[in-house]
Amino acid sequence: MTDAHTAGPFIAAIDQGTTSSRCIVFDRDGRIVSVDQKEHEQIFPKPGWVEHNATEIWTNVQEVVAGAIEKAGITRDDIEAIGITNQRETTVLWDKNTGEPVHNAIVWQDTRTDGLCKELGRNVGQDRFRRETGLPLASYFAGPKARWLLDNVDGLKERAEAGDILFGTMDTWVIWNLTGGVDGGKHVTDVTNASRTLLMNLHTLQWDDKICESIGVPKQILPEIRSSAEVYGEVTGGKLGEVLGGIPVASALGDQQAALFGQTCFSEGEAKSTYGTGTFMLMNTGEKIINSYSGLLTTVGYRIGDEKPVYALEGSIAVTGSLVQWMRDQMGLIKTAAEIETLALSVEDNGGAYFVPAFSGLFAPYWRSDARGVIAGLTRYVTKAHLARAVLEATAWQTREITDAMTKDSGVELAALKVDGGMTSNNLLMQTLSDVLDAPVVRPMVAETTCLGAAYAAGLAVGFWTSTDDLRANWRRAAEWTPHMDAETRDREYKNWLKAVERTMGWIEDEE
Ligand SMILES: Nc1ncnc2c1ncn2[C@@H]1O[C@H](COP(=O)(O)OP(=O)(O)O)[C@@H](O)[C@H]1O
Ligand SMILES: O=P(O)(O)OC[C@H](O)CO
Repeated sequence: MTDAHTAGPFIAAIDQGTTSSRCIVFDRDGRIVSVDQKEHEQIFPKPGWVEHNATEIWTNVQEVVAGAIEKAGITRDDIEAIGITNQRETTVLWDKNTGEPVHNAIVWQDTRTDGLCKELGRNVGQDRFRRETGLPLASYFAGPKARWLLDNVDGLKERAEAGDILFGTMDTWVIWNLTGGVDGGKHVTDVTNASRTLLMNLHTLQWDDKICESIGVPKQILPEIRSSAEVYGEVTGGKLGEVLGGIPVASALGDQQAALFGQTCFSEGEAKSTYGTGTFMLMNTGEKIINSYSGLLTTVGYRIGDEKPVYALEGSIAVTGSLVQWMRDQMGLIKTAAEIETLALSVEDNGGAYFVPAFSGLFAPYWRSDARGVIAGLTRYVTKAHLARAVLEATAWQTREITDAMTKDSGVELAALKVDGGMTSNNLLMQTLSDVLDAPVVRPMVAETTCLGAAYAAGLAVGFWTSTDDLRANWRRAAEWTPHMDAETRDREYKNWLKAVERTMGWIEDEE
């Protein structure tokens, strides 16, 4: 419900995430007025494969938007714009005449295109992809997922050639549905999402003809690439047409770029790290496209309207919060995610155990799809509480590897790390993070920075906020952790962690 402090008008933001979809309504000070959220099914058809039902996701999106509006006790007249942020890379293809997806969406964690990426590497070469798109050839990205669908769904190539099929990451899917679907929905994406496909040229910010051809994705199925903050259309589609008809859909950013925006990292050298299903650290590099030599990605940070694009370096970690979920759901060692902290605090240290969760291979800085998870250092002494510690430490050490790579590539020493995401409610993890980074870790008052970033971008697009300076003023520190670990312990533990990482490599043989 709104209160005396939260007079309208408001901006709504949809976060279509990996595990759930949520909608948050914000006021002009960037404060949360209401939230609604719904989880969707995680579908694991084979080891390494992860899918989502895009129709279920669209139904959930409509429900949470209507839910958040109802909880806020407001109507469409109180809302100036709606923004979108989304899990990136997850790929859906659908029939533009029926609005039906042709297959489940293939999720960013899915490794089924490993073989295809290796083949492309042999035929076309890794360097060209890195140079033009800023990305290594890896199953993580959307382009190869689209090619897999075209190759594996009966008759799809012919339907695509006939112009009946549309491609989208989840921003595109949600915007197309929001703005009318089969009745004239806008088929668009923003530069940040497009920069995760392996199909967009980072220098021109357009689909790259030669790369699309070598991956085997016809350009006619691709959406138009637009900025992250502009009006793409108005809400007209689905159940939401009745609730929100006419509201401008005014932003789209991949969730990690949205968090960079929501953390107000608007200056070169500012960085944030988001701790959710996976963990993603992004550093604003301004107008510079920095080629990484240390296993980071070069990506678009954001682009406001027709302003110059802002680029970023990114360290992507595939498995962090999902390791906690695995301890809960697959191992049954905890009942809730929060319990991992209580369990870990029941012992002094990791008892000599190190857990490298290479469930989808290893992302940054290694990009090794042949790696698989390892628990190293096991003895009879180790209990489930030690493993709980090792699980939390895995997130901290993986972050340390990324910050080392960021410093090498950008020359910027980390003064402090701004954090957000579901895992940041874990105090032990935040303290461990500060210890292993040997730097302060800072959490803002509004930890929902992903939605906040999308709301900020939408608000800028419609003049609700006038400049990024307005937004900076909204950022407030809620908590800070400072390092307590001595250098000797830190160095010894880091060495052990790196030894455990080595043991994950080469598990999957080429022919598997
Ligand atoms: N107290 C906690 N300690 C450790 N991990 C947690 C805690 N609370 C939530 N998580 C993890 O955080 C993740 C959810 O965070 P969230 O930011 O909502 O993720 P996403 O946006 O990726 O869906 C889950 O993977 C969950 O296991
Ligand atoms: O939905 P999240 O928060 O797990 O984010 C997923 C990332 O966008 C994957 O690149």
